[in-house]
Amino acid sequence: MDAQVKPLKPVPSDIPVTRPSREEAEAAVRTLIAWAGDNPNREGLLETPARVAKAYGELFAGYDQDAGEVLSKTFKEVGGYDDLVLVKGIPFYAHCEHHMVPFYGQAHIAYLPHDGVVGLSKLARLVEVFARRLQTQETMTAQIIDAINENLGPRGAAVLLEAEHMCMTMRGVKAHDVKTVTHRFTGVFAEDRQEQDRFFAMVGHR
Ligand SMILES: Nc1nc2c(ncn2[C@@H]2O[C@H](COP(=O)(O)OP(=O)(O)OP(=O)(O)O)[C@@H](O)[C@H]2O)c(=O)[nH]1
Ligand SMILES: [Zn+2]
Repeated sequence: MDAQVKPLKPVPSDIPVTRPSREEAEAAVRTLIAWAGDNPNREGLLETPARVAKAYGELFAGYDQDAGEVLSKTFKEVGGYDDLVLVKGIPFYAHCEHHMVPFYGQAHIAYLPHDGVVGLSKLARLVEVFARRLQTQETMTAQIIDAINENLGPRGAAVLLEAEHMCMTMRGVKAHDVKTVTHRFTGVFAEDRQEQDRFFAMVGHR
């Protein structure tokens, strides 16, 4: 995010949001530091608002990225291979939209190619597009599989996310070592129980 004021993509409620200036973002961080009970003018915190604004550019980079662009290039020369492609254990760090606290874990993505395959790294990049936003794990799961279907038109797709939500571990209910698992199947995976079992077995969820 730079100092330039630029419009954000419409939020789900379709209320257009204008991005504040860098100065406004830094002032908001100073307010939160004071709200936490510290003095934003003490030496150790003087540069913190600037660092936080810069870090947000990285942590929330997904708002400036487009899933369609990430999946735009496919390869057709794969020796006729048309069976399941699974990329498992893709690490991700997201922030929950309720508390703006991290949740993190792994994504497993599989699809049955229809007309060519996508570069494997692009599936990890796709996860980043949606993880680097304010999220719920359910929304993120749905967004990933929707993007795969819209852009690759596979015979089937499967996405499973397992994550630890820090808003549940370091605050609130303080339930440690709790993992949340979400998954979604489309196409052949939704219709065929055996394909689901094969996917679960391959990602280690029996
Ligand atoms: N379904 C879903 N819930 C989430 C996710 N991330 C956080 N939450 C939950 O969102 C809920 C928000 O509940 P609220 O009662 O509005 O807020 P709260 O008082 O801070 O809730 P507690 O966390 O129970 O203290 C909590 O139950 C969180 O565990 C997510 O990705 N998916
Ligand atoms: Zn939360």
